[in-house]
Amino acid sequence: MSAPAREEDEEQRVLSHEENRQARSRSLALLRELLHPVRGQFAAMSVMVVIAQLAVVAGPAIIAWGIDNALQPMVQGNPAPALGAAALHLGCAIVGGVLTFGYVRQGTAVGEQMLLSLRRKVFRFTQKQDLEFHERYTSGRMVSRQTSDMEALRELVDSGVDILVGSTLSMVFTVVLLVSMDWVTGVVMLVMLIPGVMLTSWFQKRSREQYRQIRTHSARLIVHFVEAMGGIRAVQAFRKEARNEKEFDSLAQDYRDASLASTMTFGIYQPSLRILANTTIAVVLLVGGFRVLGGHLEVGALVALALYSRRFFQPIDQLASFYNTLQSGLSALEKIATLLAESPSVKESEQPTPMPSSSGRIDFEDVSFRYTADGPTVLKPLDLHIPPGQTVALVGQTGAGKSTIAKLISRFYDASEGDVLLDGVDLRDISMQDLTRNIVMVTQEAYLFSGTVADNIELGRPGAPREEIEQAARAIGADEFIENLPDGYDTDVNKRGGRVSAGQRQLISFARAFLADPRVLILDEATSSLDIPSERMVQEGLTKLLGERTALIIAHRLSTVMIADRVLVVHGGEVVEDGSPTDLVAEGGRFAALYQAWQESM
Ligand SMILES: Nc1ncnc2c1ncn2[C@@H]1O[C@H](COP(=O)(O)OP(=O)(O)OP(=O)(O)O)[C@@H](O)[C@H]1O
Repeated sequence: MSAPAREEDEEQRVLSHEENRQARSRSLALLRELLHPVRGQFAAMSVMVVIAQLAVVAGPAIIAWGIDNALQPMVQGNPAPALGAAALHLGCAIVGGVLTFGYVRQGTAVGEQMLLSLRRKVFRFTQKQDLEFHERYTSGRMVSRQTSDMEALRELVDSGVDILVGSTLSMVFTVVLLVSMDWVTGVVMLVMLIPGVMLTSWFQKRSREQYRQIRTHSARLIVHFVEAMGGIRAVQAFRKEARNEKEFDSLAQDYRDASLASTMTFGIYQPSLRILANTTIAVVLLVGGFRVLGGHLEVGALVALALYSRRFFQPIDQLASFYNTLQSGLSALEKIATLLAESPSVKESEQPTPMPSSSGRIDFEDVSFRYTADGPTVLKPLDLHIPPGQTVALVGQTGAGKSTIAKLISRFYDASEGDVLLDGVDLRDISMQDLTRNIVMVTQEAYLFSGTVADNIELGRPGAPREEIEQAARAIGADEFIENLPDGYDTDVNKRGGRVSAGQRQLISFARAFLADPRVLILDEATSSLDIPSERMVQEGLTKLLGERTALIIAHRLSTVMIADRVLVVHGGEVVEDGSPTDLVAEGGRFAALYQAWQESM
């Protein structure tokens, strides 16, 4: 399967130094852009983090002061210093608690706000991309960007500030206080930190690799699932269920194994770190005890040191387990930033020539086309002039280039060389809005969106009144079957009973195009699978839809070809015959042979 491999490539491809730098700077720019609208809240949150951590870290120092300075006066009948220390300790705990609540809450709100903007941005961006992008970027990858990558980022932003900033600050403050209280114990602790750092670096290296595996397996699973379900018709038609199930099982097992391996690593790391933390406390107590005996340290300070050394290891633990979240969040951000950096090859003109309406004249001036810069020439230099109102049928073998010509007129792609013109204006100089008002392509799938029949027709001209929607359906002869649906025009096309046949779907999309009322219509007609009554029904609808418009029909059936004013026979990316159907039959070329074959098959 090619798509999972592409996803895997993306996950595992080793980037060059320059690519890495670019990816990082794109991520940073995106982060800055997302932070900009919430910068005020972010600053308030940062202040709260610093004060909260200071308040929390002050606790043991206050206890030390209390033991060393308040106990003696209390024994002598003066409880004031002890009460003062207790009140201060309580005050710090309350301030620390309230501010921690404040910044965690604020952090989540800020994070969610950023994610909301990002989700919207990614959706708008992907929807706006040209066809070339959508053919290249598999739907599974797109789903990953909107789901698992967003989820990874959510985890990062939800706990990021609390763990990353809070824990780091807590460690820094703790070390500063430790060393300033007793530098000897401070040094002992820092020495004990060496095995801690080694252990953590082992864990990070191993878990990074394992986490990457998990993400690759999860992406493969998503891609496989999306493909299997997206192509369910083909899967069922070719009885591919068992094979798909086997593949899915194996991918799901790989995913489980990778998750298990990662949990095992954490299972080794966490207890080891705890043992080290407890050993450190024991060593601190021992060294500190001797220092107290030697008169170099107060008992209260020793208590504080023991408390600090215990606290010191807690954030390491948290930071280490947060490391995976950080890694996957950053890599998700990078992938989303890379996606957003894609630039469409079909660009909207900056100063478009207004064209609210047109006569529908289409000209190809020396147009040649390649799908990719280094790909083969799919369309050889073509000069083609279609006057307004003409119905042109494109015929030819599969892969000849018919759809390519249609896609160039709808500006799904731009010509590699030469110009495609509408009423003498280069399509590249017409705004997308004017272009879709003038040129509409009805594709083979006749795709219906979820919603009612009326909603689906209305898409042709959003906001069109109900009367006009029904008029459009009547005009192309679709009203009869629509009114027979359970709720008529209000039937939900996705609900039971609302299901429509292929021919009916085609008629709905004709009604949609009729309502849009473009000057140029392009039809990728794929009705060969229809039975005769459906075919006749669609045929009548089609004739009405064509009306006075300029039309380009990719014709698969003789009945459609014969209603055309002109036939173009496309072969190997060239128009090899051009003329009225009757003239071409009489000429005895490729079209005549096709005509013969059609007649024989009827
Ligand atoms: N997205 C694409 N990327 C690269 N090559 C493509 C792409 N789409 C089509 N082609 C190639 O361009 C050539 C012309 O394809 P096109 O779809 O225009 O043929 P067609 O005549 O419409 O065929 P059919 O009747 O089967 O739809 C084919 O060789 C095809 O392989």
